[in-house]
Amino acid sequence: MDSITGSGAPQRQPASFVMKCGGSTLAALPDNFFEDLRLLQEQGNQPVIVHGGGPAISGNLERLGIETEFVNGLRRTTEDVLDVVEMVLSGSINKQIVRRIQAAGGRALGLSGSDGGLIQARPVDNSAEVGFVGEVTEVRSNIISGILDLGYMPVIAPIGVDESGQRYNINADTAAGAVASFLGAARMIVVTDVPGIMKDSGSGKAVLPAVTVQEIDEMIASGEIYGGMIPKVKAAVSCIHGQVQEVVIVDGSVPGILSRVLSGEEIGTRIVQPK
Ligand SMILES: Nc1ncnc2c1ncn2[C@@H]1O[C@H](COP(=O)(O)OP(=O)(O)O)[C@@H](O)[C@H]1O
Ligand SMILES: CC(=O)N[C@@H](CCC(=O)OP(=O)(O)O)C(=O)O
Repeated sequence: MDSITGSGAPQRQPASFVMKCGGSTLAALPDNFFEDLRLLQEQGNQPVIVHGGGPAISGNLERLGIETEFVNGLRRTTEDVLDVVEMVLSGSINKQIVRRIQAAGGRALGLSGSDGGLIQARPVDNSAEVGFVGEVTEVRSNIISGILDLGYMPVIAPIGVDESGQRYNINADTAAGAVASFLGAARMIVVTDVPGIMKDSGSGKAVLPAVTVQEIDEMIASGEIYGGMIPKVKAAVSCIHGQVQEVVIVDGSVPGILSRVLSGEEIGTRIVQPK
């Protein structure tokens, strides 16, 4: 992606990238994170944001006295749970992110995957167990391109719809990976609450600078990758093909993290296309 200018200094080309922001880190993201996004937008980059909000959904369900549980990382989603998921993701969280980008001087437009039929979905294979949880069948990327052409960064809540109008709760990592694939973005940056994929090397846990698909499979099998990291690596593996060249998992609290990733700095964990 980098090119060399006549002065010898590496010059980064503006790029489109998908940034997934997890619920684990959203509330803690500093103002400088959103200022960095604004700067990237000003420089001609085209960020596309897909967000989660798992902890806020759980908090609201608890307040309403609605039981919630996860089956292999997916929230069991009844019609009552779906109401809360949609309210929290497409309502409060989506608008909070848009407001924070705007407060930093950026241009953002929030929408849910059900708006314009942006994220088309069907029930996951184990829907008898998990209810209204969806997998993505198509992302209408022309809607995203249209918003980018207007000069705004799309901020997308991971709700899907099918042809009959049924809504689905979609894991945010899965939704972000599908958006990156259908859009043909060069990169997906997964912003979370840990500095990358960690592995115990004997002398303590350290961040792996890069992992292969095979290492990911081994780490899932051994239990070294567990919980919320599983949908991230699975989404990464399924979207790194074609134009999506790498997925980078990083900690959102590190100052200037997005610019640093885009400038090629070795930070976080990179998952790259198999050779
Ligand atoms: N090998 C690993 N390295 C780092 N974090 C891991 C690993 N395996 C599991 N995790 C867990 O994954 C979590 C991130 O997933 P999650 O809490 O779902 O975040 P988000 O809300 O950003 O999607 C980390 O906080 C950590 O507890
Ligand atoms: C099906 C499913 O589990 N959907 C997730 C959607 C939100 C999400 O994925 O948020 P994070 O990125 O913060 O985990 C949920 O209901 O919590």
